[in-house]
Amino acid sequence: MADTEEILQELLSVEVELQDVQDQIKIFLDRQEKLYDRQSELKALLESCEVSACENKDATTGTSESWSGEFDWDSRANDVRLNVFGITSYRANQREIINAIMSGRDVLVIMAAGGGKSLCYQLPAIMRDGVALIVSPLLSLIQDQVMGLAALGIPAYMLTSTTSKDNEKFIYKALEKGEGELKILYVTPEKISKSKRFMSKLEKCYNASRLSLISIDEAHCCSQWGHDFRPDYKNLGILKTQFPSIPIIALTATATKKVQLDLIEMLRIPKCVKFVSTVNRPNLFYMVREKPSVGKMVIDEIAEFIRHSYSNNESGIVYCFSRRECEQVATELREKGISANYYHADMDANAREKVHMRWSSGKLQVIVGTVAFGMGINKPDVRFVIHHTLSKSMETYYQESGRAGRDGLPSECLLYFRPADAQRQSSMVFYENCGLENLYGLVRYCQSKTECRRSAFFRHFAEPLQDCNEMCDNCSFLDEVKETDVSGQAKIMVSLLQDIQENDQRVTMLQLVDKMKVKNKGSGPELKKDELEQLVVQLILDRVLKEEFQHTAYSTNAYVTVGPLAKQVLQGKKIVKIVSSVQKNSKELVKASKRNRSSELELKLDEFRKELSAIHGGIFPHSVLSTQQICRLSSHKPATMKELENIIGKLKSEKYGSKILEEIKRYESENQKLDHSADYSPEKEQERSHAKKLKSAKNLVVVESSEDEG
Ligand SMILES: Nc1ncnc2c1ncn2[C@@H]1O[C@H](COP(=O)(O)OP(=O)(O)OP(=O)(O)O)[C@@H](O)[C@H]1O
Ligand SMILES: [Mg+2]
Repeated sequence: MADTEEILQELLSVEVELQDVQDQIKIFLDRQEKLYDRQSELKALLESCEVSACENKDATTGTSESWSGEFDWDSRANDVRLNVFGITSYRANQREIINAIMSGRDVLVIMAAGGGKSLCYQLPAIMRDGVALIVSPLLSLIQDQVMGLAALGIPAYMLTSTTSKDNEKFIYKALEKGEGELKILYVTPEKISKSKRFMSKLEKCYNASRLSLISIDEAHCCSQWGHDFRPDYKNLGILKTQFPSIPIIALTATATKKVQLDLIEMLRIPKCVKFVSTVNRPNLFYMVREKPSVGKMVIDEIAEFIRHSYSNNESGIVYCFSRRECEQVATELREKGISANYYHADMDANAREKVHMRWSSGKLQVIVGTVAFGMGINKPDVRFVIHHTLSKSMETYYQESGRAGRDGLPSECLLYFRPADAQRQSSMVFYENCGLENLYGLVRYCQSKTECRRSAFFRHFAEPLQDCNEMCDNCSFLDEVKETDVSGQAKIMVSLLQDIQENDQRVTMLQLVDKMKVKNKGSGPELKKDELEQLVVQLILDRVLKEEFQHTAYSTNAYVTVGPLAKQVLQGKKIVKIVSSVQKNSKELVKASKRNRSSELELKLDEFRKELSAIHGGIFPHSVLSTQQICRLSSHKPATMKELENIIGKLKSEKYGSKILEEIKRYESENQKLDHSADYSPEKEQERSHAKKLKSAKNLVVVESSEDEG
């Protein structure tokens, strides 16, 4: 008997020890996993450093692969750039890409949203003899581009399901016989893969040496590894096979290394010249706000932000989690006097298109959309993107927020975060490959009160760090940050959860927080509800807790359970801290906003471009004059046609020049009258000097943004 007792005793202690070893193995495995992650991040970083060092070397040694030197077409290209497109200088890599294409090479371009990819193929398309074929995935994108080019007097057409019979005839004739003026032809990928007739006309065009170049826009759609995969893009490899001597330019805003390799293989362009630009969007100001738990307060804040910072009807987007939420937020914003409407996949295509058009032409200020409001957005002057709920990953947040400021002017990206939203998202993404991991990446970004938001993007995309220039909340507001050791509360939380699980029960995050509030009463410093929510999320990120999901007929519920590293907290081996900051309220947020208000002349020119767009019909205001051109006009105030041409080019000067000069002259003389007016009052003087100050601040911004174009 005694022997059995001894054996039992030892068995028990061995089991306890085994459990301990297993716990330690878990800890080591976790550490190993983190180290593997970091290892691959560092390897990717090293690779990109080596590639850019190599590219720099090429560029400076002037080898045959240097695209920044002098070329025969330089002065013609400069002429088309300024006088047709009205663009005063190139942005990073544009000139080099144009030179490579003009030299007949295949090119792969990875350039952030709004980097100016269109110019890279439109300019060579105008300069090279023959017709350029552009493949683009969406009808709305194609329509925007064709409209914009038509406004510049460039013979551009599209061949899609909406093309009239007459236009189709004209296009086929131009391809087959070289009759009529056709310089740029846009098609969707389906035309290449499904229309034999079109391909045979294209063949004839090629045989007569009248095909100038082929451009594949939004090329990431070729790869299954990228987002927005389009099966018809897979067949585009046929273009190189059938037209081997024509240069192909493939362009996309984001492509991981894997997607890049995939593109090169699928499009059969192994010898292409690759241009990879930074993911950095220096003109975007990133910020995260704690989202009040009362829905109405969030809307109050958003409305206040828009009213104060964007009182001149500047365009914006508000992204919401669900269709119902879109409708609700749009209605509530309207009740607060903001011109807003919703956009989601449940609406019929006509209603959606109508909202989109009203917004693109500046008649509607804010679109409240789900992620369905995506790739087709071509509006360059979106000044703010607000996330009412966080996105599902760093990558999607980068893309969605990146729809702001495509014209390079200062714009803001504001994300409202609260832990309960993270749980709403997690029950949507947990079944996706790496869905939870990707979501937690963005949750970390949101929870951080100290790390530069830009650095988080650089790390995510494995790119060397760059200066933020105080263009994010954590780098510029310097909120007061307070760290609190909450290891005690974490321990209570874990054991509370263990008790619940032992009783075969489950809790959601909110139920857990409620239980904690009761349990924690009177025992040490009390945490507020939102601090407790923050603690739960942090413990999930640290794998002390984990999320589990249960399906019902109508939804998926997310529960919180004990995670692999819970023991560490129970045994006091892990210190848990939460960071809180004394956040500025919305009024201070508005004041801290980096954006400069538009000057009076800018507002007048903005009105003027809207009027012209309405008169001409079929042209968006930004195609008449870009916001950047308006800024330059208002800071330089040209008085003669020659001066005007130097800013917006000959073509636009011929079209709108006299009216623009008239507008500027009228403004100048009104201003002079004001300056000399007899009814001088201190208030007016203050108003004017305020306007002047803002104007000079804006000039500064123009200089900054033209630097990045250099
Ligand atoms: N060198 C330049 N200087 C000033 N503005 C420019 C320049 N190049 C392009 N732009 C303007 O920048 C805006 C964005 O350009 P574009 O549409 O080509 O971007 P993109 O790289 O294709 O972006 P996306 O990935 O979102 O499609 C347009 O309004 C365009 O006129
Ligand atoms: Mg584009």
